[in-house]
Amino acid sequence: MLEVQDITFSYQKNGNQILEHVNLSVGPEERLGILAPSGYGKTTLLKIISGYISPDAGRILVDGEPLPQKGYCPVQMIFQHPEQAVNPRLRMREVLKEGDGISKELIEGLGIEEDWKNRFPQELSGGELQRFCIARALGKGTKYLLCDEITTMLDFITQGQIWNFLIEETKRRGIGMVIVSHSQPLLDHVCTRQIRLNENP
Ligand SMILES: Nc1ncnc2c1ncn2[C@@H]1O[C@H](COP(=O)(O)OP(=O)(O)OP(=O)(O)O)[C@@H](O)[C@H]1O
Repeated sequence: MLEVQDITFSYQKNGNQILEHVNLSVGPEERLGILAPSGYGKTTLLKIISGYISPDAGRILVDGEPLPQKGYCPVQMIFQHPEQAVNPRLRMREVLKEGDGISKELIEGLGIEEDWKNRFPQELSGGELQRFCIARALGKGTKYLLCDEITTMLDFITQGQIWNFLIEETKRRGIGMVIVSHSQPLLDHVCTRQIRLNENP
C-alpha cells in the first residue's frame, strides 16, 4: 500500500500553502486518477510522493516504510515533458541503464526500436523519448508509478499504445498507479478510482 499522510507544503517559508493536509492511499492493484484545476498542486504532490521534494509536514509510506534515503526508490514518477527528464549528453542506451535492470521484454513491449538506443534525446520525437522514460521508470524495484500528464503532447495512436501497455504491465506486476490528467475521458478509461484534490478521498 502507498500511503500519503497529512501532507502540507509551500514553496516559500510562510508563503501560500500549495498543499494542506492531503491524505490518500493507493493499493498495488489500483490506478488512482487525480483531478484538480491548474495550479492546485498536482505536480507538486506527485514530486513529494516520489521523494523529489520533501513536504513541510506529513509522510509517505510504502508498505508501512518511509521512502529509502538512498538506493532505488520504489515510487517512480514520469513527467509531462520527457526532454526535461533525460540528460541531453547521454545516448538513450545509457539513459536506460539509469533504471533498475530494464528488461528486454519491457523495451520491446514499449515499441522501442534497437536503432533509437544509439541516439541522443534530441534525435528522438516526443513520443519515442517518452517511451524510454516509461521504460526507465519501470525497473525491477518499482512498486508504484506516478504519471503526470504523460501523454498530453502525443498523438492519439501513441497515447492509446502507451496506456494499453501501462495498464497491462502494471496489472501483471502488481504495480499501483497515480495518474494526473486534465482529460476526463482518459481518466475514465484508465483509472479504477478517481479523486479531486482538496476533497476527502
Ligand atoms: N518551483 C516552484 N517554486 C515556486 N512555486 C512553484 C514551483 N512550482 C510550482 N509552483 C507553484 O505551485 C502551484 C502548484 O503548481 P503545480 O505545478 O503543482 O500545479 P498543478 O496542479 O500540477 O498545475 P497544472 O495542472 O497547471 O500542471 C502553482 O501556483 C505554481 O505556480
